[in-house]
This record gives sequence, C-alpha cells and structure tokens, in this order.
Amino acid sequence: MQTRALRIGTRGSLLALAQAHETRARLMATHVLPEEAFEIVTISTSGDRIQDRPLSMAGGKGLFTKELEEAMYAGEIDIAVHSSKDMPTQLPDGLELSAFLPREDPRDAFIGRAAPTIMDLPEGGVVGSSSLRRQALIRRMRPDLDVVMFRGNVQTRLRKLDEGVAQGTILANAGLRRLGLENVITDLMPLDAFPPAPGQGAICIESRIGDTAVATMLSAIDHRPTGQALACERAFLAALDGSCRTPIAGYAEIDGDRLSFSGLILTPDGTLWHEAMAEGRVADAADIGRNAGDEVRARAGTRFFEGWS
Ligand SMILES: NCc1[nH]cc(CCC(=O)O)c1CC(=O)O
Repeated sequence: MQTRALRIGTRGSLLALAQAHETRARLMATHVLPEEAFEIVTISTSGDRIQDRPLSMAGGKGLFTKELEEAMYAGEIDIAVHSSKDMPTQLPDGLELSAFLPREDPRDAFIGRAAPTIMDLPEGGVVGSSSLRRQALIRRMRPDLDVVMFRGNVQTRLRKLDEGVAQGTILANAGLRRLGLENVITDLMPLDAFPPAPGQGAICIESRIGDTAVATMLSAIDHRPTGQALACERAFLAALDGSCRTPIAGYAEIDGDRLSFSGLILTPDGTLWHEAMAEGRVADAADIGRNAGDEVRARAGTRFFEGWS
C-alpha cells in the first residue's frame, strides 16, 4: 500500500499537461490505483518563458528540462514527463530515462491556409517555423518559399495564421493529436522527404537512478519498442554531438527484432545534405544509431558543421 502520492513533474504548457495526464492515466490503469495516488506538479521552465528568439540561440534543449531536473534533485517531484524530442542526449548525473510511452505518429503535420499542402502554396508564399530542421526541409522542398520565425504554443501559431502572418506552418502530428487539434491539419509530411526530429512523437519519463520503487512502478508502463527506437535515434544525435545549430532528423522503425534507421543532416538553407540508412538487430539499436551518426559526420566533413555554427 502506497502511503504518499507519486508526484509527477511537468511543464505548464497544454501539451506538457496532456502528456502528464496520459502518463498518470497509464499508471492508474496498469497498477489499478485511484487518481489520488498521483499528484501532478507543474513547474515553469526557461524554455517556456523565452519567447523572443529561437531556442537554438537561447541555450538549446536543456531549457525545457533544467528546472524539472532541479525539482527532482530537491525531492519536490518523483518523476518528470517530457517530450523525448526536447531531451538533451546527456542527462545530468543521477538521472535516467526510465520509461517510454508507446510512440504516436512521428510525422510532421502541415497546417495550410492558402493551400492544403506545401507543394500547393503559391510561388514565394510564407511558411512560419522556428525549428532549424523544419526550415531546412521546407527550403529543400520549396526553395522559393519565405520561411519566417514562428514561436510560441500551438494556439499562438494558429492565431498568427488567422492574422495572415504566414500561409502555413508545420507542427508535430503527435502534439496536435494530444491537444485534440488534429482537425486543423491539412496534410501530413512524408517520412522520407520530411523526416522527423529524433524522438518526435514519443513521451519519456525521467527519474532518479536508484529510486527502485519508482523504477518498478514505471517498468509496468514502459513500451520496449519505443525505447529501442529512441536508443537508436538518441545515439545518432549524440554522435553528431547534438549541435543545436545543425538541422538533424532521424527515425528508427522497429519490426519484431529488426530495426531500420534513417538519419539526415542538412544545411539550414536546405541546399546540402548527408543521409545514412542502416538496418540491424534491435539489440544493437544504439550501435546502429552511433555508426550512422559517425558515417554522416565523416561524409559531411568538419566544414559542413563549422560553416553554420
Ligand atoms: N519543441 C516543442 C515540442 N516538443 C514536442 C512536440 C510535439 C510532441 C512530440 O514530438 O512528442 C513539440 C511541438 C512541435 O514540435 O510541434
């Protein structure tokens, strides 16, 4: 019998809260526990507060995780729920990713106003995005388009579309679905021409290493194939040292005990890219990702990275 509620730490955005609630629902169902066995604790992060510049210029991914991790060290929360995509490859000492929920569709979604797809936008049309990867992929597909900075939560972006600031934007299908906003989507981007960010669509749960009660509880909701795909994608990212300034995409698919991976780095203007594809055993997930990362890094050469940092 549990004496104290398990405290689930989350950011305060609607997407983060939806993910924390999904985690709690899965824990309740698996362990047959009432809602009171869990407490959702909202923590504000620097990533949520900085709205005036791209996150890649403000310090990168750690911005969404630092305050949650500090709360975990301080014992204010027991676990932290994150979007895997926002997690740095190196976690602070004493913390680990101990569970992954079944991955949602990893694809990006296009929300078009002037046209339903990117290819149908008028010549010189404007697309809003502040993700370096999406900007580069849009430019690779449609070099004539004007890609403008677009930050803020989903609601802010949809308002900007209403105001005519841009004729379209791209967001993760997974996030839109979790918010119940799939009705705004006008197209889904194909995985090959528009590969997702490593980790996109997968919720992960971070906890303290050695917290065995928590680890046992989380192991019951951990989805192995998602964890294996993520091990590959995160190893790819780590091999490229997760540089926030270089657009990186990567996606691993699991089929039984086989894994296939496709990874891509490209210049921000979308004119140059290097791609690696690999297949192997699920047991070698991390090696496959690391080798693919080493391969594109070697093929690209150091100047590829230096030119854009
Ligand atoms: N950086 C913000 C972020 N982090 C995770 C998601 C989507 C949900 C997911 O990938 O699981 C989003 C929004 C977006 O990219 O549209």
